[in-house]
Order: sequence, then C-alpha cells, then structure tokens
Amino acid sequence: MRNVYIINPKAGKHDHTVQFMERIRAVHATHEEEPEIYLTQRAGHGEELARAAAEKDDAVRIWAVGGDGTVLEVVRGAEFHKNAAVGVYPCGSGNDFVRSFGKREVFLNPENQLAGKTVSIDMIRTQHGDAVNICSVGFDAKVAAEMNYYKHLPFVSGELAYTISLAKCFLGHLADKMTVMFYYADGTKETVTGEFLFTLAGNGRWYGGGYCGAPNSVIDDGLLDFVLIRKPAYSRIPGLVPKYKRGEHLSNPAFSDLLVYRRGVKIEIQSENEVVSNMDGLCIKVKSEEYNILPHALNFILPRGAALPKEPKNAR
Ligand SMILES: Nc1ncnc2c1ncn2[C@@H]1O[C@H](COP(=O)(O)OP(=O)(O)OP(=O)(O)O)[C@@H](O)[C@H]1O
Repeated sequence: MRNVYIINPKAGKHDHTVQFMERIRAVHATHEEEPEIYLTQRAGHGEELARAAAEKDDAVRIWAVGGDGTVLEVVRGAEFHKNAAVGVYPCGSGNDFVRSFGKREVFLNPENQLAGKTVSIDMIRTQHGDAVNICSVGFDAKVAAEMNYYKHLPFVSGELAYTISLAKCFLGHLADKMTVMFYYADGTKETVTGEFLFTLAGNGRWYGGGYCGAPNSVIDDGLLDFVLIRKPAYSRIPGLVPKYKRGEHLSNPAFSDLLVYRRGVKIEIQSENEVVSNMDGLCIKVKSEEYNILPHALNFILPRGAALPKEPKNAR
C-alpha cells in the first residue's frame, strides 16, 4: 500500500509543512514504510498530483493536507479510482468537510488515520466539476466568495471571515427569483418558484466555517438534501442567522414560512439574474446550475474515532 501526502503550504494561517512532514515520517517509520510527500506549487496542482497517484494501478491512500479547497482538489483527482482512498488532515481555515464525521483533532492524529477504515461516500456533480461537501446558489454562495478574501487576513478565523462577509453581503442585493426543479429517487419531479435567498444541495452537513446548512444530510445514502430559504424581511435576519448556523432551520418555527426542504437525486436551478454558485468554496457566476448525486464515487478514509453521519432521529 502506497501512502501519498499532498500538502498545501498556503492553507490556513501559517505553513505547517515542516512540522507535519516530521510527524508523518515518524509515524510511518514505526510501520517501516516510506511515505511519498508532495507540496502543491499552485492552485489546481493538488488535483494533478492526486490523479497521478491514483492512476498507478496499485492500492494507494492519498491524504489531502490543507483546508476544504485542498480536499476538493485531491478528491477530484482520486474520484472513481477503486484502488485509491482519500484521507484528510484538516489544516485550513474552515475545515468544514470533516465536521460531518467528528472532531478535527481526531483527523489530525496520524495514528488515528493509519488505523482508519475506508468507506464509500457520495459526491456531487455540477456543471463545473465535481464536489463532495455542499454546493449552493445565491446569497450564501456570494458570502462564500467574499469570505475567500477575509479568511486569509491575520487574526481572522474561518468562522469570523464568514460572519464579516455575511454582514457585508446583507447590505447588498439579498434574493433572486429562481425556478427550481427537484428530481426524486422514484423518478418523479417537482418545480418550485419564488424569490429565494439561496438554494443549497448538501452531501455533507457543514460549510462556511461552521454553519450547519444541511443538518440531516447523510453522505453515503445516494441522495442530496436540498435546503431553500425564501427571502425574509430584513428585520428578521439577525434572529434567523444564529439558528441557521446551529442547523435548527429544518425544525424551528421561525423558518416555517421560509423553508423548502426536500431530498432527491438532482436539482436544477434557473435564476432571473446572474448569481454566484459555490462548489465546496469554489465560486463562479451563473444563471443556471445543476447538482446531481454521484453515489459511492469516492473511497474515503475514516480515521479511528470518527463516524459516518447518520440520519438524526425524528428527522422526518
Ligand atoms: N502553492 C500554492 N500557492 C497558492 N495557492 C495554492 C497553492 N497550493 C494550493 N493553493 C490553493 O490554495 C487554496 C486554499 O487552500 P485551502 O482551501 O486548502 O485552505 P483554506 O482556504 O485556508 O481552508 P478552508 O477552505 O478550509 O477555509 C486552494 O483552493 C488551492 O487551490
């Protein structure tokens, strides 16, 4: 079994490469193994390195060492390769992807990683490349795009960056007229129209540096959770944001006139205006978007002490 580490030295607030390489070499030495360690040289390099590692036919574990952007690159390079499994050392600013499985510390422990098991998880196909965690269109995607600037400022955590960006975006354009078509697992469809703050497709649960946008999402069920929030009055927003952040929006009465919640295999979104589409933090402008489930597209290394998210009791 080969062990490949793809380290993004630009992830997070400081370069942890040297410290990390020492720990990795030490833990593999106890197993008499020599890991392969690569540093990303530029944006997109992680995907190239992961693909090159996965395309050799032997069994390989590829660890993304960085934040959610690094995870996305490595995942895109390794998806659909049966011989390859992807693990994560969350060293970025937000590190939202691993929150669905457990505590960050569990993932940062190399012994936990090496004692982990491989599970098969779903991914999301978009018109602009695949994603693994959460995709969204509208206001919260605009917040994610803005946040990419703030999170690299000194003393600004991923969570604070999201909050600053949120406050700034609330001063601008809030909602867009959208036509949204849901496709269900039984082959039926449903169309919903309205003025929406955003439309979200969750495979994982957390995004935006600690916002639980898809609290019921199960990452290996072959389905996506769709969360749409209609435009609220400005005066309600300060009360809604903390509840949304905690993932209470699916059950809290404060959202009952605003929430559309569905679970299916595909969503098509058409917007009257150009809107931002966010794929695991990668943002582009679109007028239409499509998110499809890719069942069991990725082998994922679940470290010892972490667990696959299960559907919460009384979720439906
Ligand atoms: N050598 C490099 N120079 C500049 N950018 C790089 C380099 N290597 C990778 N990148 C880019 O850095 C971006 C940010 O990395 P990443 O998302 O992992 O960290 P983060 O933004 O701190 O964490 P998070 O996304 O969890 O908030 C990635 O999208 C990646 O494309």
